[in-house]
Order: sequence, then C-alpha cells, then structure tokens
Amino acid sequence: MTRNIDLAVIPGDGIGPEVVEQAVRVVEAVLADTDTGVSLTEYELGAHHWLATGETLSDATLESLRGHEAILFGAVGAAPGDTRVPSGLIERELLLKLRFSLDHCVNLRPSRLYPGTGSPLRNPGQIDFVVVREGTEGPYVGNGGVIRQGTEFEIATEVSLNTAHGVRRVVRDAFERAAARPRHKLTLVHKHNVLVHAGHLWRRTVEEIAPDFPEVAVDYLHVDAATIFLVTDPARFDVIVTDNLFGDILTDLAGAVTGGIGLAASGNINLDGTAPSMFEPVHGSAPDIAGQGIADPTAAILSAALMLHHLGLDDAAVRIEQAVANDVEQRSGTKPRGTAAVGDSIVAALRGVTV
Ligand SMILES: NC(=O)C1=CN([C@@H]2O[C@H](COP(=O)(O)OP(=O)(O)OC[C@H]3O[C@@H](n4cnc5c(N)ncnc54)[C@H](O)[C@@H]3O)[C@@H](O)[C@H]2O)C=CC1
Ligand SMILES: CC(C)CC(=O)C(=O)O
Ligand SMILES: [Mg+2]
Repeated sequence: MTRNIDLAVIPGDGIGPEVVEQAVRVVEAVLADTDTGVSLTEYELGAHHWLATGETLSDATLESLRGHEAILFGAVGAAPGDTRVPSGLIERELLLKLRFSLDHCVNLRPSRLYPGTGSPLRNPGQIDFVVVREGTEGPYVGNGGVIRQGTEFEIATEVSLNTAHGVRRVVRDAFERAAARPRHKLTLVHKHNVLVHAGHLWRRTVEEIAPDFPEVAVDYLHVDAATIFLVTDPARFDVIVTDNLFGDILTDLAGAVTGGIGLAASGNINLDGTAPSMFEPVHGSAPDIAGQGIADPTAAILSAALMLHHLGLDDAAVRIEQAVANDVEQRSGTKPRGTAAVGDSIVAALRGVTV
C-alpha cells in the first residue's frame, strides 16, 4: 500500500445513509484493485442526532472533521412537516456551517445526460455542463432578521452578501474550468437588471477576469431566461457560474432534465486546501421515500467519483464514472431497481472497466 486516504463519512438523515452505504461500497471496490487504501470515520450527525442529543455540529466535531482528507456526505434535514425539528436548524447549523467553516467556496455541480438515461425533454441533445455555484455567500449567509413579528407590520429581511474576494475566486475558478474543457464557454447567470448591487459586482468581476482567458467565450443570461434554456436547449451550456441561491435552484432543474435528481452529484470545494472538501449528492434527505430501499444511490456514487478526482485518484474516478455510464445505459425501459441493487450493479460493472 503506497497511500491511504483518510475519509470522514457523514451519512445524515433519511435516504442519506442508504445512498452513502452504496457510495462507500463502490469506493472500497474501486480502490481494492489499486495500491491505495482507505480509512473511514463515520460521524453521526443530522436531524435524528439533534433530536437524540441536542447537537447540530459542535466545535470539537468540526475540528475533528478538519483532520480528514475529504468528507463524503449523504443528506440532512427532517421532513418539512416534522414539527419536532425547527425549519432551517439542521440546514443552517450543520450543513451550511460545514460549508462556511471549511470554506467550501466552490459548489461544483456537473450535469451530464448519460446515453440511455430518460430525460423528460423530447430533444435534450448532448447535455454536458458544469455549474460553478458560489458556496459560502449570497442570501444563504443568514444576514437578516425579523421585526414586529406576528403583527401586520412585520418586516423580514434576508440580505444577500457578495464580497469582491468571494466572487473573484469563484469566477476565476469557473474560467479555469471553462479553459480546461473542450468547448471553452462560460455563462454568467444572475439577475443584474434588478439586483443591481450584487449583480453588477458579478458582472464587473467576469469582465475583469475575462482578458486572462482569451480562449473562453463569455455570455450572460438572467436567471429567469436561464431556466427557459435549461429546458429548451440545455446543450448550449458548458460552464455556468452563478451565486449560491440561483445555483441551488438551477442544479435541481439540471438534475431533472438529465434523468433525475438521483443522478446529480456535487462537490463542495475548498480551493486553497486549508480544509477538507466535501462531496454529496445534490438531493436532500427525501423523507418521502426514506426507509423504503428505493432511493437512487447513483448521485452519491458519482459524488464519490468527484471526490476521488479531487484527491488525485483520477483512474479510480474515471472507472466509477464509466461503470455508472454502463449501468445507466442498461436502465432504459427496465423496471426501477432498489438502492442496493443499483450499488450491486455498479460494483459489478466496475469489473469490466479498465482505464
Ligand atoms: N444537501 C442536503 O443535505 C440537502 C438537504 N435538504 C433537506 O432534505 C429534506 C427534504 O427536502 P426536499 O425539498 O424534499 O428535497 P429532496 O431532494 O430531499 O427531495 C425532492 C424529491 O426528489 C426525490 N429524491 C431525492 N433524492 C432522490 C434519490 N436519490 N432517488 C430518488 N428520488 C430522490 C424525493 O423523493 C422527493 O420527491 C429537507 O429537510 C431539506 O431541507 C434539501 C436539499 C439538500
Ligand atoms: C438545504 C440547502 C442549504 C442545501 C441545498 O438545497 C443545496 O445545497 O442544494
Ligand atoms: Mg438544493
């Protein structure tokens, strides 16, 4: 064994543990054929853990997580109707606290229509783009408040925070990704016709950085128009750069048009290596299907592949992606399989893939 990767695993709530179990199996299977080993440390966190202990994410747990090379994350959050868990508590005090504390400024969300995947679109074309969503700022920072609560004069604010530093590093990362991809195209998505303060910062930043990447063609869409094109002509996109909220919404839509949210992977990237990056499916804890063994683990498995790329284990990552592509190709027209059956099938498909 020449290398051992030290992973933290946070299965979370609902379908999180179900899909992470399959992702871990696939990582272990792909590395079994290599001289890289893997150590896993599981962290019990999420709404269920808060109900049992009152802990969302303690400083000690956060410090311990910092010591790992990467984090594989399932999903967290209670069912929207579960009144035992205050809405937003787990999302803010666990998930967003992790992303913010570990400086996960780039939320990387690739979207690819695998051959054989059913898209709800009649003529989807070749969909292969990546959304570079800002991950630590925007309207998700909790900058707001309520006054005169419960009265007819109640005022609630939720202020979007955008720093020059935060926007610049994400935009530069998006340009670098566009330059490294064959089509060399970058689309800024915002709403700068109305959100003139934040929007103009994003726009000026793109204009400032563009000359460093003359090979990258830049265009711009307002977010409402972007939703149209994601449905009518998703093949036009290559790299999209956008803020935290718009990126959240666009990537669920992107998941839907590329065959379902159960296929959509993501990475929360710490760009300067000061903390571990974290890899998770785009979807949430899906309380409506939790415990039934029917969640699609493919998004979690593809997130694990993104993690292996990030750790420099490109051959292992490409093998997983190819095994997924082979498996997905055989799905068309067949009965949906359960979570474990999809994991079995992808582990089996790995055997036939060499790089
Ligand atoms: N990263 C995270 O941990 C996230 C957590 N959440 C939390 O998850 C909980 C549920 O949120 P929702 O808005 O319902 O979003 P969701 O993504 O959990 O579910 C939306 C729909 O997609 C389906 N779905 C999701 N993943 C699937 C999979 N792997 N296979 C098959 N179907 C799948 C669900 O059954 C549901 O019908 C909430 O507490 C929310 O705050 C939501 C999004 C991200
Ligand atoms: C609960 C949100 C903060 C997470 C989410 O929906 C996402 O990151 O896609
Ligand atoms: Mg989301």
